[in-house]
Amino acid sequence: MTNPLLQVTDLSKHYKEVKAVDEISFSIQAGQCFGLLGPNGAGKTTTIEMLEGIIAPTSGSIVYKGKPITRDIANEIGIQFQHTALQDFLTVKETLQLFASFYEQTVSIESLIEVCDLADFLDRDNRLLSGGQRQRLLLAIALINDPQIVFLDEPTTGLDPQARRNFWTLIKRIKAQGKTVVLTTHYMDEAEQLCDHIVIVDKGKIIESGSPRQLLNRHFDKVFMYLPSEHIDQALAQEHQWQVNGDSVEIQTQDVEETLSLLLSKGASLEGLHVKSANLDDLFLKLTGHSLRE
Ligand SMILES: Nc1ncnc2c1ncn2[C@@H]1O[C@H](COP(=O)(O)OP(=O)(O)OP(=O)(O)O)[C@@H](O)[C@H]1O
Repeated sequence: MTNPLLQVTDLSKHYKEVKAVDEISFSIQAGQCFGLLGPNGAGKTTTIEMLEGIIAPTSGSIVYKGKPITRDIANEIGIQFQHTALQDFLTVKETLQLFASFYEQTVSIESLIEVCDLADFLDRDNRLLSGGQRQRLLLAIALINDPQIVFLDEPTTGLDPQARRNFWTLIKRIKAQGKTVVLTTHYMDEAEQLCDHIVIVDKGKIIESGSPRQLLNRHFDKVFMYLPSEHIDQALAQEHQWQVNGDSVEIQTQDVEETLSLLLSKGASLEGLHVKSANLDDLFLKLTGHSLRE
């Protein structure tokens, strides 16, 4: 593996007795989409703000391109904050021009409009933007200085499913440009879609890390099958220790074909059958005992 772009070692941040971040270590490779996941209060924002050079760690080290980070990292990163105030009475285009004026070197506004799909509402007042449009503008602002790393702090929270998917397309686009993306999210499907590597934190500590596929393979070797309970004889369910949950029976199996053959041989109807592999939501539940968005 090549040298990481960012190397974090034994990083901690304490606020009096609160260990917001507690001796975490991980690395981020250039060009990767790196996901930091965890429930409310897990320490994601605190970690990201230390990486961005905004707050100082209590202890531990952050090395960027082989050197300890300094405030100069600001020139090489772009940040989409969860809550950025936009200037009232400015249009989207004027907002981009305003932010571009803060930097000596910027990418062209035209390229940002294209990458972030802003063309349809360029002349609209910031106050009239939908949630999805606003997030696209905030992403464009984060990209204005052509950063090497883009930090996205829960960029799709509060967006409807279609707007979330549209935003994922943009993230894939900027990744294809070779940028490194650091993403925090509450949404496991988002992490599964976008991230090459994820770190799951809870109570300031790392509880798992790896690619989504590695994590799922590490923790699950079975798929879930669900059938309406009316199709399955109670004795059969008991014999195989299948879980009856109200009007549905959950069957966990390593071999779907074998289980289907068994069901058919017992005369069970397969109408309403639903087969599902474990996903990151299931993993989170398994690791923490609660769902990510509880
Ligand atoms: N400035 C601060 N002073 C005291 N405690 C803080 C401060 N900032 C964060 N904390 C505490 O540190 C812990 C981690 O907070 P953090 O905001 O990093 O979590 P998070 O994972 O980003 O949560 P969320 O998903 O809700 O944004 C929480 O218990 C929080 O209350």
